[in-house]
Order: sequence, then structure tokens, then C-alpha cells
Amino acid sequence: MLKIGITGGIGSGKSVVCRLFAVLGVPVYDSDARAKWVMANDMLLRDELQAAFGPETFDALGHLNRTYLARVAFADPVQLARLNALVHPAVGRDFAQWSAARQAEGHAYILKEAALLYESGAYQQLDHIITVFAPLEIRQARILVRDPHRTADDIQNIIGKQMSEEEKMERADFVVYNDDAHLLIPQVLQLNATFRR
Ligand SMILES: CC(C)(COP(=O)(O)OP(=O)(O)OC[C@H]1O[C@@H](n2cnc3c(N)ncnc32)[C@H](O)[C@@H]1O)[C@@H](O)C(=O)NCCC(=O)NCCS
Ligand SMILES: Nc1ncnc2c1ncn2[C@@H]1O[C@H](COP(=O)(O)OP(=O)(O)OP(=O)(O)O)[C@@H](O)[C@H]1O
Repeated sequence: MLKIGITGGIGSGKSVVCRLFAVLGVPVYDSDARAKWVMANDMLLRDELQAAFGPETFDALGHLNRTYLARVAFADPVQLARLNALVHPAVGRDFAQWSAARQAEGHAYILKEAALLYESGAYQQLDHIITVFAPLEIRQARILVRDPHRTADDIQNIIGKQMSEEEKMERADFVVYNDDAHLLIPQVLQLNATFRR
């Protein structure tokens, strides 16, 4: 079973592209969603997060206080590195379990979707990498619609914490163009045929 990574900066369209693969029956591991799941459910990780970021990390009901963590982590590179160092290994372990289960089901290939595939080192456990590319102005416009709580400055700040699209495209084995000039479905069908061969 091939393990394919799919990455791209905030708002590039990874989730949209992954939904198309999912329609074709391909299992997709959503690292962002799973990161949130492990932060809520892995008791050791919860203790580590609370020790690192203080009592505000979880609210009175025990839910992760994402607004607080986003404020702390996206404002300070040292805090973001601490958060990543705690969360990324836990996501790596969760992915290993998930992909073993998919392998047992006999899938030809699976996708691992992550904004930080290169930054986290997760790419090393994958056979091929797809980068989803969209120009900066299109990404910003799409995120302002999708995440009304984020300002243009917030988005710019997060983009500054991620590897540049140019470097991701240079390192990737395949690029999916999600701008206003290319059709997505034919690109996904072609990649699906390649990975099934
Ligand atoms: C900091 C947190 C709490 C902010 O939550 P919030 O709901 O405001 O944002 P959300 O999770 O939707 O992230 C928005 C976008 O920011 C980018 N982003 C998220 N985490 C990071 C990070 N550690 N470094 C750089 N960019 C990031 C991604 O493009 C993501 O899609 C959350 O992002 C988090 O727990 N991050 C650590 C886990 C992680 O690295 N996840 C990303 C991929 S595995
Ligand atoms: N080709 C497209 N045409 C129109 N809207 C699109 C297109 N691709 C993505 N979008 C919209 O842009 C927004 C960002 O896309 P998506 O959520 O897939 O990005 P992402 O790369 O997964 O972002 P993040 O890293 O923040 O999770 C979404 O609201 C999505 O519906």
C-alpha cells in the first residue's frame, strides 16, 4: 500500500482536493483534525500541554481552548515550536495505527493530508508527496470567506510560519494547481490512475 502525502499552505485547497480523492474511495488521514482529536483525548499529551501552556489551555469543561493556544503559539516562534514538539509525535503515532488498519483492508494507496508535512518531518514516512498550489491572493480571499474570525494580518502571520509554496513545489513529486486557470477533477483522476498502477 502506497502512502501519499498531500500538503500546501493555509487555504491552498488541500481539504477540497482530498474530498475528491475520498469520492474515489481513497482513505484520507486529516492531520489537522486528528491533531485536534489527540489533543483532546490523549491523556499524557493533555497533561504535557497544560504543563507547557498553563491552566488556560483547557476550559472549565475540559475542552481545548484553541483561541488561547492560537494566540500564544502563532505570536511566538518558541511557543509554536514547543506546541509542535508535543503534538506532532502524537499525530505520527496515531497515523501509524490508522495506516496499519487501512493496509489490512487492502487499499492500493492512502493519503495523509497535512499543512506541515515537510516542517514536521512527516514526509519521511511517505512514498510520494503532492503539493496543492494556489496563488497567495486567491488563498487569502478564500480564507477570509471560510474563517470569518481571521483578519488579513492573522492569515499573513500564519503564512509566515509555513514553508514557502515555491519550496514545497520544488520538493514535491506532484503538484495540483488549484487556481482559477486549472480544473481540479482531471488532475485528481490522473493522479488516482498513477497511484493505482
Ligand atoms: C494552534 C491551534 C490550536 C490553532 O487552532 P485554530 O482553530 O485557530 O486554527 P486551525 O487549527 O484551524 O489552523 C489553521 C491553519 O493554520 C495552520 N497551522 C496550524 N497549526 C500550525 C502550526 N503548528 N504551524 C504553522 N501553521 C499551522 C494550518 O494551515 C491550519 O490549517 C491549532 O492549529 C493547533 O493545535 N496546531 C498544532 C497542531 C498542528 O501542528 N496542526 C497542523 C497540522 S498537523
Ligand atoms: N477551486 C476552488 N474554487 C473555489 N473555492 C475553493 C477552491 N478550492 C478551495 N476553495 C475554498 O477555499 C477554502 C480553503 O480551501 P481548503 O479548506 O480546502 O484549504 P486547505 O488547504 O485545506 O486549508 P487549511 O490549511 O487552512 O486547512 C475553502 O473554503 C474551500 O471551499
